[in-house]
Amino acid sequence: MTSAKPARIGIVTVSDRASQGIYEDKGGPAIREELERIVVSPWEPVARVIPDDREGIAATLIELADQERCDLIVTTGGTGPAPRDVTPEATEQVCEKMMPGFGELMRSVSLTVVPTAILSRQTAGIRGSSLIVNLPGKPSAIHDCLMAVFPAIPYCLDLIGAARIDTDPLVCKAFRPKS
Ligand SMILES: Nc1ncnc2c1ncn2[C@@H]1O[C@H](COP(=O)(O)OP(=O)(O)OP(=O)(O)O)[C@@H](O)[C@H]1O
Ligand SMILES: Nc1nc2c(c(=O)[nH]1)N[C@H]1C(S)=C(S)[C@@H](COP(=O)(O)O)O[C@H]1N2
Repeated sequence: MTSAKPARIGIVTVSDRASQGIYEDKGGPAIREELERIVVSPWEPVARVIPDDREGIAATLIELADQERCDLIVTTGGTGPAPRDVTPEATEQVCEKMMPGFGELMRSVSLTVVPTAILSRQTAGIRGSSLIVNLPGKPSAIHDCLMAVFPAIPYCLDLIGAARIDTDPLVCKAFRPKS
């Protein structure tokens, strides 16, 4: 029996200060830890820490989708209303198809935690066979948001021709409708 190729998951921290070393990046490692808890099938991370620059973010997303062949790309940071918060614009710029339900659900779940959740413009979209999902910059937002949307991610990856991923049902029960 041949074993399936491991899924590749891009982890992109978008932060002016983390990218300059002014503070330690806590967002990328938090995403990796969360994925290690949720995903039980083989996968490998492809991590980047970059500044809040629209063209740079777009170039990184394109590189991770097209060259690094990431099946899933999770970003953290740059989703708010400040002038340099442009991650959703860069995501939209590189995606062929937007998946607005992800942002709607993550905001709704985050609103039960913090009233400023509505300030996040986080979204998701498809480029080729990669799903890109934005999370807010606050490291504590990562658990709330990933747990909310992850049950739908494996089936979304199936539908776009990305690698199959399986989750630990005790942590996060993936839902695949019977065909
Ligand atoms: N990658 C990160 N690692 C650790 N803490 C972070 C990170 N990103 C954000 N934070 C924390 O969350 C707060 C809000 O995040 P936000 O993305 O709005 O940062 P920011 O003010 O735009 O600054 P920067 O882009 O330089 O991180 C930050 O002020 C910081 O305390
Ligand atoms: N779950 C969760 N969502 C959250 C937050 C949070 O602390 N937890 N912070 C909010 C705040 S204060 C802002 S400004 C926006 C955008 O954050 P970003 O620019 O760091 O992406 O995310 C919002 N969503």
